[in-house]
Amino acid sequence: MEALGSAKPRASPFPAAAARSPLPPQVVVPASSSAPAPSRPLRSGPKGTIQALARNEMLSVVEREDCRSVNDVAASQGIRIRRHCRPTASMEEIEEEMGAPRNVLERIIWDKEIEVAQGLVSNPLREVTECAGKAPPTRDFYGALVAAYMRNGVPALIAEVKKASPSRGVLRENFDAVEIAQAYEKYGAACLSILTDEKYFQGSFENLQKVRKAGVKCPLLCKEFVIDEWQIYYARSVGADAILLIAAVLTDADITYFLRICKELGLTALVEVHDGLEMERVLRIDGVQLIGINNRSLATFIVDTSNTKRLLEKHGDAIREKGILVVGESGLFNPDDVAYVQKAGVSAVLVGESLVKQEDPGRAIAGLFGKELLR
Ligand SMILES: O=P(O)(O)OC[C@@H](O)[C@@H](O)c1c[nH]c2ccccc12
Repeated sequence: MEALGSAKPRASPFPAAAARSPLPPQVVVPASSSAPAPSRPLRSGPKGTIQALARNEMLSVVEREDCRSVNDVAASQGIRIRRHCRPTASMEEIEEEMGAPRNVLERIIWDKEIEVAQGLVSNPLREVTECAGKAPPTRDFYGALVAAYMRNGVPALIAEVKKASPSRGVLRENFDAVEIAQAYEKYGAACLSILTDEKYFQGSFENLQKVRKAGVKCPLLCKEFVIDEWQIYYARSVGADAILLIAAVLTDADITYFLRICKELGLTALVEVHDGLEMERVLRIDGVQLIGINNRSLATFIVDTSNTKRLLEKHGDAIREKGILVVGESGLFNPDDVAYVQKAGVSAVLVGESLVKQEDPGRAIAGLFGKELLR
């Protein structure tokens, strides 16, 4: 399938959350609205002032009120990441209003809001959904993990194509996504994870598409910070078979809604949690098949593999009862690490750094597991 168009971004539409706003339809921003939100703070004034505001300013008021309720709902679920909902403002303007982001994850999400809005302009949702609908069928990500686990008796490998990260910097200078993906496949990876975030991980959707087009057969996870349905359709349109949903940034309603879209598209969702609260939230949501436990906090970057053990000790029974498969994510470097998370109850592992940093990332797989994997 050909790449989607890449017209220069004009002004951005509002995020999908606003389109699903509970506000009455007459105040939802029409698609034709292209006026950027004003940078100064909200005006306060006598009753009726709002009627006197220019239309775009009024819409901006609506946008921010709506955003406040979005952030309130998130906070009530224990989510600490806020949205700015001002995709046309500059980061300085956003920080002037909201203060600096509280941590790296929040900064990534704030950038992502702007990026998604620009993506929606260059590749409108209708075109992207059409493209996603016409894409060749998905490969069975979940099934590939189960089969590999049975075949090898060690957790199935989701090998990550990862050039850099905010915590580790550039992991590999000479980076060829297709070459790495082919090497991973050759040496027994069950599935691949392709980082698509450009700004913080130096990844791209283009890498995902290139790997798919190069004939790699492993199912592909689009490793993205999903905050909007557009990203899911876009991922599918370039060949993704699975997508990451991060509980630390998504409300229960968002996860439920995105799972529905995934189901429609035949995509597997890997729902990522880092702590007990996120795990409890995710276990209450119907239709989750795959939970990833991230040993790295995306807020502080602290890596602790005992996180997987702790969460599975507490929630293992509920997880097994629901037939959910668990992926141990991040900070795994050697056979002891793999054995440790396997004993804790994971059926698959997601590994980037320890493979991608080695001269030959394919051969590094045998080093990680202490044996060669069967394909
Ligand atoms: O490179 P590591 O430590 O092996 O980690 C891989 C993967 O788990 C990590 O890249 C990751 C897990 N969840 C994420 C969410 C966004 C970005 C990256 C990630």
